[in-house]
Amino acid sequence: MGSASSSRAGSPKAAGHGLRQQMLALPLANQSVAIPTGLFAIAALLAMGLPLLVAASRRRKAAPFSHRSSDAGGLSAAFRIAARLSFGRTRTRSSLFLLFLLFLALALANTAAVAQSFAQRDYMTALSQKNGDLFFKKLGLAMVLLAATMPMRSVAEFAAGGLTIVWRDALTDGLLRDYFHPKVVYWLRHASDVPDPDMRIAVEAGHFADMLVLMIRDVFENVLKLSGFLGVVYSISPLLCLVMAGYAAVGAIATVKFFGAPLVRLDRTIKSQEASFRKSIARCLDRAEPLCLCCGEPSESREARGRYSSLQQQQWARAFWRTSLGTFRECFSWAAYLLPVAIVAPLWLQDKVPFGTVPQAIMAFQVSLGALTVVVRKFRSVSALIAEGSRLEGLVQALSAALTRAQQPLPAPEESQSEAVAVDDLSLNLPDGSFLYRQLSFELRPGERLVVFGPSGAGKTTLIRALAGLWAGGSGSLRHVSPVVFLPQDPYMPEGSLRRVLSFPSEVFSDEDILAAAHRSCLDDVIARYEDLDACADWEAVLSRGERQRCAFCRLLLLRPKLAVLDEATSALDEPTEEALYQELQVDAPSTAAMSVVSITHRPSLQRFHTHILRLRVNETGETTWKFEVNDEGLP
Ligand SMILES: Nc1ncnc2c1ncn2[C@@H]1O[C@H](COP(=O)(O)OP(=O)(O)OP(=O)(O)O)[C@@H](O)[C@H]1O
Repeated sequence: MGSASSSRAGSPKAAGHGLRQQMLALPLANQSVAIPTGLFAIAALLAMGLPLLVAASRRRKAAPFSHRSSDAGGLSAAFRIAARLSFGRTRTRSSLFLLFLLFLALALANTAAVAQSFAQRDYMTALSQKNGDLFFKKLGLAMVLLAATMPMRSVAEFAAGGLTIVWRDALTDGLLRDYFHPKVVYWLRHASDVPDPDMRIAVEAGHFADMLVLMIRDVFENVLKLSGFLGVVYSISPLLCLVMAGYAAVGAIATVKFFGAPLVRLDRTIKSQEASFRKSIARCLDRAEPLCLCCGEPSESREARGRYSSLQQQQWARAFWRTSLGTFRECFSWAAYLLPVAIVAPLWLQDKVPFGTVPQAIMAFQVSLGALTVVVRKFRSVSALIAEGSRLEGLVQALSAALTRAQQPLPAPEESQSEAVAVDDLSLNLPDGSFLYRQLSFELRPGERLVVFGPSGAGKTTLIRALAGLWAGGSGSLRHVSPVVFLPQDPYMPEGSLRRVLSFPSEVFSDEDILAAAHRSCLDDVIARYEDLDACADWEAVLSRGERQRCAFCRLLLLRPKLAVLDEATSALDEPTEEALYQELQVDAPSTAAMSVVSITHRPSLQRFHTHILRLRVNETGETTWKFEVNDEGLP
């Protein structure tokens, strides 16, 4: 029962094992306290010295291990993320309630554990005095106290589980809100060094919440244990209390100083290398067809293996540091077996304390030391928590930078009431600062249609990006009417039903409208093949590029914007189909008659569908020049 009661308060095996060890060690302590203490010190020094020396030398050799500033950043990053999820606007109440419940349940359970330690002292003393009545009475009390802790433990378990869900929810909610803010994913993809936001949002946010709750629970529990048992240790022997505090401080400082920086750094590196390895595999699956057609598997396999082998090196380094930390921890825990008996047994031998005080001191010492050295025991979790916290904070910062760019593009397109498109003195820069083109100016009135011609790399798509607010470098002004629909060459295919694919992103159209627009977009063959609009498939994989382009065109006809911007949006279609679609944009559909159009194409046959032409040319210096003209031969 004694060992069982210890297990409630501290490590179950350690407590029971330690108690038995102490009982065996008593005669030795009786003879001389100095011998076992000295032996322990020598053994500990030998066992700890080797790994620590190697650790220190590795630390000197490998410069990247000294990451003081980034570790501090990591810890503060973890704190910032923790604060963000615990005190999010919507979940503060439930967080506080569950935290309170957790604390209360642990407090009651630990109070029962302290009371139980006194019952244990009494029944051990009764046992040594062969007082059967008292022994069974105190044993019964210990059992009742033990039973009382069980429901408290269950409540604590529930509160911790609930807290994990609530905090993960808060974190995921905030991240998703920023992630799906208009245009943010574009900047996250093009202007951030976060390669795996999906992984961080879908998996690591959950891990982080889980580990944080475990950590908080540990801290609560250890604070409570300490407040309960420190007094017990002090009441038995102030010297024992002093020795324990000094010993715990040495352990904590040694752990953080020697193992902290490298372990946190390695955890972080491994996380990001795992993401990069995963990406090299996932990318091949995403781009399976072009990869197989160019027989690129062996080359991509080498790339993936290369990434895996760097990951493996880091894992070996971490295994080394974890082994060193484990050895240190093991040596450190020996003291919990030896020190209390070395100090308290002489008191019993001198009849200064009853016999039951000896096992009580051992248990209280073990529990208090365990609480004081929570940092030493849980350092692996602490370092993983810091690593994940700093990765999440990296994502939060990248999202916030992407949000800023999305909200303040350069130049910023404005809404126009009178012109369909008005470009005035527009100069666009590439990221290296060089000019793509300068002082571009033109104007389109409602209903006018512009075609942009120019060689590859002249900046046609960049002009569209600037119109869409997806460019960050330039000057001048850009205005266009609203609503506007942009159709890229490779349109976005959402998951889900054919209905969703044909009307994305809107969800308001009736099936009749969708079928009519599909017919006008030359999609009768696709509709006939899938029979009804509820059909689901991996559209990216089962539709040809031309079919996907026609699906996007169907969305355009449904949405009927005032301005349509087509960037080689029909490039995969045969000329008759392409011309049929362009016809739909102007004459045959009364509802879209006033639609203005900006098209980019390499096909001169489309020129006749446009009223204006913008010709781009690249000069000898690599800069693009432009000419805007009226197309006299265009259809009215
Ligand atoms: N994010 C970027 N970073 C660096 N350079 C870029 C970026 N985006 C575009 N460029 C460069 O800007 C130039 C114009 O690109 P753009 O895509 O506008 O050409 P394009 O005229 O549409 O070509 P194509 O007809 O081949 O599609 C190219 O030289 C391209 O390499």
